[in-house]
Amino acid sequence: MKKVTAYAPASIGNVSLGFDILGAALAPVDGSKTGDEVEIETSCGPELFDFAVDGKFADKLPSSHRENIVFQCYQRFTHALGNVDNANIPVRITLRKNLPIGSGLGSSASSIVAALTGLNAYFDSPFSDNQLLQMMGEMEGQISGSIHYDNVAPSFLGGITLMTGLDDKIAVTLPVISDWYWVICYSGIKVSTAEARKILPPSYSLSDTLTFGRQLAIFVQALHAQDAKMASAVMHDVIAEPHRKRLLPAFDAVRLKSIAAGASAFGISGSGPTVFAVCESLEIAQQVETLLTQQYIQTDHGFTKICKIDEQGATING
Ligand SMILES: Nc1ncnc2c1ncn2[C@@H]1O[C@H](COP(=O)(O)OP(=O)(O)O)[C@@H](O)[C@H]1O
Ligand SMILES: N[C@@H](CCOP(=O)(O)O)C(=O)O
Repeated sequence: MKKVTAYAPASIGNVSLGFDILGAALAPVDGSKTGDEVEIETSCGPELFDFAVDGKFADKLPSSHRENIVFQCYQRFTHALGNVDNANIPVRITLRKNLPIGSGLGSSASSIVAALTGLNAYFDSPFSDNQLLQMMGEMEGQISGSIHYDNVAPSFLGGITLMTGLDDKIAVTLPVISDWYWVICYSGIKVSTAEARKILPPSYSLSDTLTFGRQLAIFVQALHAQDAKMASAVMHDVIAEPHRKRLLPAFDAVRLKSIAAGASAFGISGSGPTVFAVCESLEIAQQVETLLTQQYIQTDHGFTKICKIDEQGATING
């Protein structure tokens, strides 16, 4: 009997200065798992397709399995295999939902990446990484209302990824500043990515456009030069944060306090409510962790974690 388990890490979309085109995968320093897991095994029950969910946030998922993005990934994958009616593929799929939904940590992307990576491994790798990534982007677009790769690409490939806009090489991986700690804090409330996209303006001023291009170019150069100061100095969001921060109670206050505590940069992770702080030492990261835990978390579901960049991306066991 065949069985594979795929893990796909949580991610920070946008990373403040790269709306929709820059993302970073996360690995908590305490060794805990921040991402979803998908287990695929040969089905021995009466059904040809069997689906189950468990994990901390399983009860927050749509009650109908057909609405679960993992089920939709299975349909998309088998369609791509050319087996439209799924007739010959008896599998049992279990989603372990470890990430909160609507958290800004790439929750849907983590499920999508774990599902498609697991399916590809289970069916002996019929698709290339780039083909899989294209499918992942499509599935993410189905859920959030528009195709964006800034969660699926880092979760799949690992590291900090930049989207190219090219079909034959969707994403490239950038160098990381390995000394940086990334403190993430999920406040515990839900922000729908689709809704948070709808509140953005349809166009931007010339000045914001120039700032966006300059910051992104300098950030990439600074990562290649391993210039941590220059990289963190340009991490300002002129696209989403000015419009989305009103959805996040206490955002401005905790940003000011985190910077005062020594954080080099601070921003919204994806569409929020999770925020992130870049810190140059573990000591600063621990101070920021404490203040965010005390002043940003709003419900029992909230949490804070000190992370490094996950350079591995999605992994397969079994
Ligand atoms: N496996 C899944 N993981 C996360 N969300 C899912 C999943 N399957 C379906 N959904 C639905 O997709 C939407 C995801 O919302 P979204 O705001 O994009 O979350 P996130 O920003 O955390 O990825 C929700 O409506 C959720 O119910
Ligand atoms: N670029 C997207 C990222 C959304 O990330 P999520 O983790 O909130 O799904 C956006 O900003 O809309």
